[in-house]
Amino acid sequence: MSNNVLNFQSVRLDEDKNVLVILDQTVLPNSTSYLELETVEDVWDAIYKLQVRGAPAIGIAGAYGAYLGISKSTCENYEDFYAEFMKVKERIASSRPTAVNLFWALDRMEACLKQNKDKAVPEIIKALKAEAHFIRDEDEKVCKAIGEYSLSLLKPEMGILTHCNAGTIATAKYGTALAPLYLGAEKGYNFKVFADETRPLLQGARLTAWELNEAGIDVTLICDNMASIVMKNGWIDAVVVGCDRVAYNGDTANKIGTSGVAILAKEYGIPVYVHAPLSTIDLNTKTGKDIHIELRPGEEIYKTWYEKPMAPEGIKTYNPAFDVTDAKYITAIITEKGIAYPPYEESLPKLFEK
Ligand SMILES: CSC[C@H]1O[C@H](OP(=O)(O)O)[C@H](O)[C@@H]1O
Repeated sequence: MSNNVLNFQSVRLDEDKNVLVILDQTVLPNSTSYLELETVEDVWDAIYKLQVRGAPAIGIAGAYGAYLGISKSTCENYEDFYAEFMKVKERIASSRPTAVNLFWALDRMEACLKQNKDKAVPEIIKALKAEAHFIRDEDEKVCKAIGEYSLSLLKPEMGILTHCNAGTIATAKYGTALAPLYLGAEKGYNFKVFADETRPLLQGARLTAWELNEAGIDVTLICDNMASIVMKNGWIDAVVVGCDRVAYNGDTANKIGTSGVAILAKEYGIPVYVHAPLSTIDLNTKTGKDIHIELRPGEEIYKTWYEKPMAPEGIKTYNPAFDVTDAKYITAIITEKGIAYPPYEESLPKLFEK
């Protein structure tokens, strides 16, 4: 395995320029280019356009964006500074609604601000930058731990199906669902991975197939409607996916199409493993019915990737970015604190007590 793909940093703060540098995920795999984000609006746009994407990476970008938004503040008292911060937080929080990591990270930044309320504003700004760095560095450790727990469930020659991209570029490093594949490859495991292309934005084709190919991991790209045949052929031993929000009862929002893959896997007796940092588990959301599913422009379905529209101009569309996989279709939820099994209402809260 060549680990150069693990060296791609999807989000990092350039402290000299005081800008957020992101790997532009909308131009992969055809080019590797980086964008420098200076303002809150730059960060908002980059998250909305999925130039930076993936629940953990969105959270990290949100944290750094909140820092950038107040880093040049001229406020001289806490009350004014807090009010300025809250405007920045509210704006960044409006970029995408489903991945709970964005709100989790912004809440962490607000908590940091409050913990430092007795300091002078310049000192509070320094504390906020440090908190954003901590969130990023913590995510790398979290993803590696998820990979190690997940690898304990997999065997060296397994056939694996994955959907969307929960890879290293969707996080600080390693990814969530792809973390066991990278750690396994380092140990000489010979996984045979089938990557769903994941319409309409093709995160599977453009990002997962690119990541695994770069890493020298055996990957086969398939259309989303081929998941059943590869399972029926007996080529799949496990499904590994990421998540954007896990509810208290284990219902999980992930990229559109995940619930169909999970239902198919149940039919073929194949385990489905959701890979979830605790930062993506939202115990305040009771069930999947309570998860806000982002709706995106219909042009992504029939225009984005084509020279000419592939449907009548102005055709009615429905383009949910995520769907919810009911807990009954999820074999286990793998976190950095361990593996949760049903009933998730009991097992998930225990992980937060560790
Ligand atoms: C570890 S990434 C988790 C999750 O985020 C992706 O959504 P998007 O590409 O819209 O940001 C996808 O659902 C991944 O599974």
